Amino acid sequence: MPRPPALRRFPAARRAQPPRKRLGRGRRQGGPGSGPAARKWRERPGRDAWREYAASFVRAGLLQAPGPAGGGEAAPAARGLAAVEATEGAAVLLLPRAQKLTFTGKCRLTCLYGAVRVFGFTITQEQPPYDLFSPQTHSALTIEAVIYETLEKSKKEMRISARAMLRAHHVPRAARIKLMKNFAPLCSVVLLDGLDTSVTRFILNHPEFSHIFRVKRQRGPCFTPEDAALASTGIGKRDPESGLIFSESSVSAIEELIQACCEEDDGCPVILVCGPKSIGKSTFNRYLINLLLNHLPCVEYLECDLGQTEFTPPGCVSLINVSEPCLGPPFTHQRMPRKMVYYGEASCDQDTERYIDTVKYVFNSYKKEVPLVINTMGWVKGVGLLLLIDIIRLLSPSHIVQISVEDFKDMPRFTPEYINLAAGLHTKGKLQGKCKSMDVSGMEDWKQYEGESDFQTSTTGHKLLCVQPKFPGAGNAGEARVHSSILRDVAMLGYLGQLQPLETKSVLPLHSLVPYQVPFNAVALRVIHTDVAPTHIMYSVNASWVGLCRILDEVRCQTDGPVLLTQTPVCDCLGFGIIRGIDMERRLYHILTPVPTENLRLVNCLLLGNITIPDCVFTNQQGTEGEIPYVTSEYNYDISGAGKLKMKKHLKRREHSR
Ligand SMILES: Nc1ncnc2c1ncn2[C@@H]1O[C@H](COP(=O)(O)OP(=O)(O)OP(=O)(O)O)[C@@H](O)[C@H]1O
Repeated sequence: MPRPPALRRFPAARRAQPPRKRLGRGRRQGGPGSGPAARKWRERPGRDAWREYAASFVRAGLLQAPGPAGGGEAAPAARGLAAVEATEGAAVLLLPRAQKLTFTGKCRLTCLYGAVRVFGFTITQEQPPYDLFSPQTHSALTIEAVIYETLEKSKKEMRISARAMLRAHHVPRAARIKLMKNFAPLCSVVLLDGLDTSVTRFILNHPEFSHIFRVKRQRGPCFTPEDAALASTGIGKRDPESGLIFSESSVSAIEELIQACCEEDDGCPVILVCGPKSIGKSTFNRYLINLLLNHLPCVEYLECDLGQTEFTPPGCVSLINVSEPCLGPPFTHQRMPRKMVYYGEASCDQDTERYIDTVKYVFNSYKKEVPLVINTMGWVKGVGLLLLIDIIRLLSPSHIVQISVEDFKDMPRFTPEYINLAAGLHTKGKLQGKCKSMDVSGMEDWKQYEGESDFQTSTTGHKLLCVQPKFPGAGNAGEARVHSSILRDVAMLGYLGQLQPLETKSVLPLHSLVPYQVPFNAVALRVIHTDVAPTHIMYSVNASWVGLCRILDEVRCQTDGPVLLTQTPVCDCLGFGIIRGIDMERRLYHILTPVPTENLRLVNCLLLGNITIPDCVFTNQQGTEGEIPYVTSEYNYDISGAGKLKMKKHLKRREHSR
C-alpha cells in the first residue's frame, strides 16, 4: 500500500484550518416576506389577506401565465432587460418589473436596486451578495424582478438612488448611462460577478465534470451585447422553459405551507414530501425552504432519502438547521448537519429495520421549535410503499405533500384515513386484524413496533396536499438529465472539495494533501454492508470512503488493533473521510478528511458502507508517474473484490431535448 508523504497525528494533533469563507449572512432583511408589506399583511386578520398576499406570488411570476414575461397580471414592461459589462468579469443587469433571466453557469449576485427572486428566495438591496449555481445537471435558475416597496418615492428620486448605487459599485460612466436609459419605476438592478469557489474549482478539475457550468457559446447576429456582458461573468441566457415550471397544484400547496409556517399560533408544521423518483421532491423542498427563509430565520430539514441527499454525501440520514438559501444543487451546498447517521447504502432495501431505527434516532433531535421539512425516498412501490407508511406513522407530519403525475397508480392517496388503516412494513393499520381484506401477507416475521413506547404511531390527522407536477419528464427517471449515481459522485466531490485550501487558486490533487494518522486501536471498525473475514478487513478498508463516527461505548483494545465491531451501531456521524493508505507496521490508518480537528477528537469508530469513492478520484490522480495508485490495467479479476472501473464519459443518460 503506498505511503503518503508527511503524516500528522489524529485525533490529538492539530491541523491548521484556513479561515472558512463565511457563507452565513445572518437574519433576512427586506423582501416581500419580511418587509413592511409582509408585516402589514400579517397584521391583517383573515384568510382574504393571505389570498391577497398569495396573489403577489402569481404577479411575481411564480405561476406560469401566458405572455412573454410569464408574469401573470403584471404586464411586461415596455423595455426589456439590459445587461452591460461593468468591470472585468462583472456585469450589471437591469430587469424591468416582472422580467426574468433564466441562465446556465454560476455567478455572485448583489442586488443594487429593487429586489429580485432566485429559486424562491428574495434578495433585496440591503442583503449581502449570494452565490448562484445553475449547472446543466438541473433545471436552470431564474433571476426575476419582484415587486417591492418604493416608500412613495417619485420617479426622479428612484433614478437618483439607482444611479447612486451604480456609482457606489464602480460601474463605469458609459455603462451607467446605457443602463439608466432602460430605467423604469419598479425595475430591479443587480450586479453579477464571476464566481470561482474552491469547491467548484475542485469539481471542474475532473474531466468528467469540467463542463457542468459551461455556457453554450452563441455566434452570429443572435449574440447580442447583452449576451456578451453576461458571458463575461460566466453565465449564458437560456429559454424560460429550462427554468422551474410550477403547476397550479404546486403553487397552492406552497401557499398553504407558507401560511401554516408563518402563522405563529399554528405550532410548528412538520411537512413530509413524498413521491416517486425524479418527480421533483428535492426541487420542491429547496424552493419551499427558500420561500420560508424570506419569512423565518431558519427551518429544519430531515433527510430520509439515502440516495439523493441534499446537504451531505449519500448514504446518510440527517437533520440540519437551514438558515441560508439553497441557490444551487446539493453538490454546491454540502454542510455539516446537526445530527447525522451514516447508514452506508444508497438504498435501505437490505435492512429496513436499521433504516427505521436510524430515522428514529435522528428525528429524536428535532425539538419542534421551527418548521421541519422532510424529504423521503422515491421508492414508493411494493415494500417501499409499506416502508413509507411506517415513516409517516413514525414522524407524524402535520402536512403531507404527495407529488405524483395524474396517472400514477402505485401510490394511493395518503389521506389521514388511509394512513390510519393501512398496513406498513413494520406497523399495523388501526383496523388490521379486524379487516380481513387488508393485505398483511408476509408480515408474520416482522417485528411489530406498534405499542413500543418510542415508536410514535399515533396519527393525529394531517393535511394532505396533492401536487401534480407539469414540468417535462416529471416522474420519468429514465429521462433525467443525469443518472442518480452521477449526482451522488458529484455530491461526494462537492464534499471532498472542502479539503481544498481557500487561499490558493490552483487545485491541489487529493494525493498531495496531508492525511491524519490514526492508530488502529483508537477507533473501532465496522464494514456495514457485507461480511468480511477479519483477515481480509484491511484489504476492504484501504482506499475506501468511511463515516467518521462516535459510539458511546469506550473503544478498548488489548492488542494493537484493529478493533472490529460485531454489529452495526446506530450512532452519530461527524463527517467522512478517505482511508488514503494503511501503515501495517506502525498500525496506523491514514485518513483524508475535511472534518475540523475539534470534531475529529470525538471520532472513535469508522464505518465502511457500500458508498464508494467516485471512480474519477482514482483515475484523475494528476502528476503521478507510471501506474496510477489503486488503478491498474493488469489485474486478475478472479480475485474476490476486484472490479472494473466504469468510465462514464457523458453526464447525459440519453439525448435530451433541452
Ligand atoms: N418544478 C420543476 N420545474 C422544472 N424542472 C424540475 C422541477 N422540479 C424538478 N425538476 C427537475 O427534474 C429533475 C428531478 O428533480 P428532483 O431531483 O427534484 O426530483 P426528486 O423527486 O427529488 O428525485 P429523486 O427521487 O431522484 O430524489 C431535476 O433535473 C430537476 O431540476
